Amino acid sequence: MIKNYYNVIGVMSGTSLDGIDIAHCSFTHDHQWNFEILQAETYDYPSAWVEKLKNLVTMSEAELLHLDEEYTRFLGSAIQQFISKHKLSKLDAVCSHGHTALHQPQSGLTYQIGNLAQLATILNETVVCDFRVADVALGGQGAPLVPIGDQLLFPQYDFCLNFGGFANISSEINGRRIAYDVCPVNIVLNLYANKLGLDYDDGGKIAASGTIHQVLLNQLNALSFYKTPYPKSLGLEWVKTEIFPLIDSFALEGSDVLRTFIEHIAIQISQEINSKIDVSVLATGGGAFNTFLMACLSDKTQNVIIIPDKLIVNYKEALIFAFLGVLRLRNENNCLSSVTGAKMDHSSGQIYYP
Ligand SMILES: Nc1ncnc2c1ncn2[C@@H]1O[C@H](COP(=O)(O)OP(=O)(O)OP(=O)(O)O)[C@@H](O)[C@H]1O
Ligand SMILES: CC(=O)N[C@H]1[C@@H]2OC[C@@H](O2)[C@@H](O)[C@@H]1O[C@H](C)C(=O)O
Repeated sequence: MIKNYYNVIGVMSGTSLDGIDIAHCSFTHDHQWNFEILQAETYDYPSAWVEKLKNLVTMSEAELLHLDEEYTRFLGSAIQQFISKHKLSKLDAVCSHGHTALHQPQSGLTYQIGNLAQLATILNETVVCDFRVADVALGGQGAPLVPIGDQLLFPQYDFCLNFGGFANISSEINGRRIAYDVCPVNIVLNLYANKLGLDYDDGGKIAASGTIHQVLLNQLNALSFYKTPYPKSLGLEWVKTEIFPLIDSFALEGSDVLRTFIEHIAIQISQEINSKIDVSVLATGGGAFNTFLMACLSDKTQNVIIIPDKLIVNYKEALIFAFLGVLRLRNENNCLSSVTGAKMDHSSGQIYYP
């Protein structure tokens, strides 16, 4: 008989290199899926690891393989600490994304470090990992993978928005899940906050004190990416060529840059969510704590923006990788071809036993 209760750990390392998100989660399945995040923590990267992870793209294959082994041990020790601290037992699996080292789906390549079989031996637990490789082999983008979790764990929301380095959105159109990147968020806001000596603009307070520069705003909104139909995604390279030089050409005060960029984000996101009327919108990711950004967005829509419990804001991606692992254990589809463009929906991920 197929199980209907799962006790698992989800592990995610995102683009901002702030740390390893680990979430202990339970899932039950009757007519629909229910979840709970029981405990969650972020293990900050020591600065030496931040530097190593920043330089992955420039490494030779041999260096990368060596680092993969080192990172797998480092990840294993963080997960082990979490298991010991919370006295966890009887886990069905540890479901881990690893950290993206290379992602060139057009060339059939995606590589997440930390996904070696030895992780199962280190932890003495079943490990489910390497979730992106099969999708790329099937001609897909290997990303985003979170939308199946939006569909099955958060069905009450018409849109799921995540405000990380970039904002991405997922929703259902005619019974098919679609998802794509909307615009840059913290990757830009943080850089201009850094120039003012801050890690980030807490609550958007500095932005709130600035003035919108209308010409810059118009030029940001006119960028061709915004007219491109989905599926589409954004990367750091695009920000470096299209956004930073444009903003810098105006030589504005930092507060005015932040104010103008917040307006730009609010306009781009509101255009997406206003395609449906009187619906609910889930907002997660660190940018959901930017209260000024959330207020500017609310001003431009009749739809209700819901910021959930902090655990969900911070750990939704770790939760969903835990869930992808559960679906893999059940041999059920966890990658949606409507989102990634793969030849078919499929059940992705390697399972390693201790
Ligand atoms: N109180 C706050 N006020 C404003 N911004 C905040 C606040 N708290 C967090 N942030 C922003 O959220 C960022 C972290 O977001 P998050 O952890 O979702 O990123 P990430 O998971 O690395 O992104 P991605 O999903 O793109 O991989 C911080 O760098 C900061 O810009
Ligand atoms: C290749 C890769 O690691 N992509 C990440 C990255 O970080 C954010 C965005 O780019 C998203 O496409 C994806 O992660 C999320 C969790 C996803 O797959 O849904």
